[in-house]
Amino acid sequence: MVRTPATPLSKIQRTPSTTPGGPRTREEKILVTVRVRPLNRREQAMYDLIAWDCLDEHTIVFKNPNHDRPVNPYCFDKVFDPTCSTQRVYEEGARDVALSALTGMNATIFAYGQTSSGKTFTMRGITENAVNDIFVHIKNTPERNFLLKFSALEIYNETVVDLLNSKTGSLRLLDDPEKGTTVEKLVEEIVKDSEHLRQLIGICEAQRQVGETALNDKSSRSHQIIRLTIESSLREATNCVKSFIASLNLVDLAGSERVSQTSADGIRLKEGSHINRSLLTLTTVIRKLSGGRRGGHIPYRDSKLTRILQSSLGGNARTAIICTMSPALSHVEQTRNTLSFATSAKEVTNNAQVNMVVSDNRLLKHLQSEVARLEAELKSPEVSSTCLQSLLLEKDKKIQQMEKEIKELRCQLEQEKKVYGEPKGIDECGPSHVVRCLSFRGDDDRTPTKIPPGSKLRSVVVGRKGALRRSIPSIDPSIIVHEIRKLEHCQRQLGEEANRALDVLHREVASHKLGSQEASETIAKMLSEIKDMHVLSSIPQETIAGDKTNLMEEILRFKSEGTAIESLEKKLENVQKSIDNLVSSYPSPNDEDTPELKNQHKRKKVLPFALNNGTNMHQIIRSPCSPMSSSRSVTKYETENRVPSKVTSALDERSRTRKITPNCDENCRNVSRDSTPLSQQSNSVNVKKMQRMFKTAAEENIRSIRAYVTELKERVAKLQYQKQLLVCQVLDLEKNENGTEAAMDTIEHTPVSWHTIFEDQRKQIIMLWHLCHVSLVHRTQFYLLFKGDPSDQIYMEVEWRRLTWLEQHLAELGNASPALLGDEPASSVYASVKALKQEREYLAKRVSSKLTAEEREMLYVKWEVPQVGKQRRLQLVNKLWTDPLNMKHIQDSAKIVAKLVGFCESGEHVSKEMFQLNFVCPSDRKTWMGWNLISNLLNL
Ligand SMILES: Nc1ncnc2c1ncn2[C@@H]1O[C@H](COP(=O)(O)OP(=O)(O)OP(=O)(O)O)[C@@H](O)[C@H]1O
Repeated sequence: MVRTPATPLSKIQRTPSTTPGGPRTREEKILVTVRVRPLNRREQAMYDLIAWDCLDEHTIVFKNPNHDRPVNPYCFDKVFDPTCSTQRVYEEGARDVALSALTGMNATIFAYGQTSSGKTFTMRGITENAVNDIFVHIKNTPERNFLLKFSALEIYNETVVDLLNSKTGSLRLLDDPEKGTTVEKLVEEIVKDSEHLRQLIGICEAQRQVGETALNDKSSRSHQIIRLTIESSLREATNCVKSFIASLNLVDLAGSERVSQTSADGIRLKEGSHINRSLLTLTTVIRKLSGGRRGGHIPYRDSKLTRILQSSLGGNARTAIICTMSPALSHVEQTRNTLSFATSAKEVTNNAQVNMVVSDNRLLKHLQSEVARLEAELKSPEVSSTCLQSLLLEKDKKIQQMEKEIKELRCQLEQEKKVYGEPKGIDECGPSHVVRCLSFRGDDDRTPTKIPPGSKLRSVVVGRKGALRRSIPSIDPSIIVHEIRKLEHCQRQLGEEANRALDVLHREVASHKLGSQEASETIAKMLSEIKDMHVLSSIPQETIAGDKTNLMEEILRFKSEGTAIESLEKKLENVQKSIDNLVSSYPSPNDEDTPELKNQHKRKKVLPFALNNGTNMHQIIRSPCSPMSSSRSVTKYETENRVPSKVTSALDERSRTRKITPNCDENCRNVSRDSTPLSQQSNSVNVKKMQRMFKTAAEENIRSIRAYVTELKERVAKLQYQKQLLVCQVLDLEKNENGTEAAMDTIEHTPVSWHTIFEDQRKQIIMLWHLCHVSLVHRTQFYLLFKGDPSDQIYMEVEWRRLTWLEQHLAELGNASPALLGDEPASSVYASVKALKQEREYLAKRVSSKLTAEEREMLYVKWEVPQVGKQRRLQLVNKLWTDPLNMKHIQDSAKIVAKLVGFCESGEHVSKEMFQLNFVCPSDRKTWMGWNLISNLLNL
């Protein structure tokens, strides 16, 4: 039997919290081992000497030929001498980490070393052993269901290729705010059994780029990453709804040697430079992390390798690195580099967490189906009285069990509450619980709609009354209070973070006040906006106390804070506009640009505060959900991404001639003092070249600021959305409590088939989409995905609830007096209509590319688009989704939109999850319209 994964005690520095199932988080250093291979034939033939001594299981030392000079030994978690088997290397250097994936912790095993040092040899053995152990564990754990998914990629010449489907060519990396970096279109195979897994590994081996170098006949020229995603949950019988999900990455890096050492030329030379770019970045990342400067800028984004493996380097994963080396004297220089890398790596701390998915939906569905089953059985005429008795007993038992589960769930919430005390990224807190609240079925029918009485539409929407009444499990108000508090916490965090970032932005702007008249005016405006934001974003730390169940008070307080975050969002938009103005007010510094760069200039030009590139920028781009995020403070003199020193000095000279204001930070002043006088520079330095470099650095910074502002906006939108959903939920709850229980009871006893409910609910949703100007793509996706399956109930309910709220809100705005409303409401309704118009234009553009000429003509005829005339495509699209009462029209519209956006081909892969409102982006990015869509939808 496979041992439960454990880490050598010496490695565990802190285990902040524990749960009955074991530690939830694990802060520990990377496990670093060194494996020395025997001298190979080539080395033996050259009478090469063994240059290293393994003193003990942890220490290796260079055999000093010059005995009077002391040598420093290298110490690691384990040192494996040439006689050690791969089995032992696995057991002592990788097994515990690898098997963590079975208990929900991400794990990564790397092999690092120069070419021919034995990386592939070692990783093959590690993979084989890990696969064996994983299947033994699965076999010995019958109480859990396991789902294994396999994917593999190689990074060759900085190009990512799918090893299971190399036909797709170069794959793009995407940044997912929830999952980190993901690889677009990477094939993920579900593993059937161990044999299947071995086959898949075999396919990857065959696909991998191999070439001959001076040191290795079969040298791996690429970085290979095999990823095994393991999901496990307790079997249905136990009614448990907890699942673990984690990935095991098995990484065989390309050789770490310098290009010169492998006598590389031609293809190998090109490969070498790319391999080295990824490895150089890996080394830099490790070096920076080992310096304990996680708060500073870590250049993960500088190479594909480090982007993909970001979480394994100082993040949410347990990591083991096996450094392989040749003992030969001729490779001493490379071996020293390897050992130096290993020495840095062992100082890197990771913070792995158990990735546990608690699916309330599953629990709810399970409970609902159980209740339905028992009720159906009770109603059945064949049930005899004895049978009835036993059924009643069974039902009682079930009810008791359900109560127990609900209790457990609450306990878990309490625990999370405790953990929540520590600072977390916005994405980590909140969403799942919003889903939890929404998962309960509630009384929606009494939410007043604002459609004019007598309207044809009204009868459909209001007609829902009664038909959908279902049993309403009681909602514990304390859960909602808890949710509100969590959101408030997120809100405060966001405010604080914006404050910090703006502070830095402020200083940057202030330090470059001088410039053209126009620019200085823009800067002045921006400064005042930033100051405004300071005031706005300082959301007061209100005291949270009082009666836990006083929901209405909580929600009123919470709603009143809404204005602060709305203003924050508005201000963010202003800052972004100012950045754009500022950028366009600055002239391009040179005329030697490539056409591509010139085009870029047309859009964005040099930003003055980019002059002081460096010190503050990584503070600006730091955010709780970004990999750079950390609670540690930023070291004052960290200067990653710095402009090359020559450039800095030249630029500083420019700054100096502009009389740097006292606001310029210390670092900036230091650099200025060291710079060369301008007169000397123009003689000795290629000014145009410097300007070009300056421009590049400036544009980098503009991008950083833009990305940061955009990220903040996205997060504000998310928070708003969560808040709105919660408000809906609480209002519903309030109404329930205020008692129309009698009405409810009468309705509750009217059995209505799910099919009838579904049809009715769908009609209302379609009408609400129409009334609220909801995106056509969203309507189409939803319409095509939810066709009346019993499991669609929750999705339908949530969509209905959301739209009802939205429609009501829009109607309220429409009824309010213009004097009270100012510009706001007009712009929100207007924004939705405008977004829809833009979407129609976008879809019209796709008509030619997605439909054949024949199909187009048929549609023009069918949809009565005139034979001749302008913009026939737009005319066609403008007719889609316009008649909410005609189901044939709806079906045809959905079919056309699906074709235009291309999700009919992959329709089956569209995840229903994306409608679950749990903020997890679906893996199929093509069909996810993003937060902008949602915030457009809810642009209130
Ligand atoms: N510990 C070992 N014991 C015996 N032979 C080994 C050992 N390590 C490596 N070898 C042999 O050395 C040769 C080179 O090993 P391998 O291909 O694994 O190196 P590598 O580090 O992956 O090189 P590259 O970076 O060029 O791919 C192979 O023939 C392999 O069988």
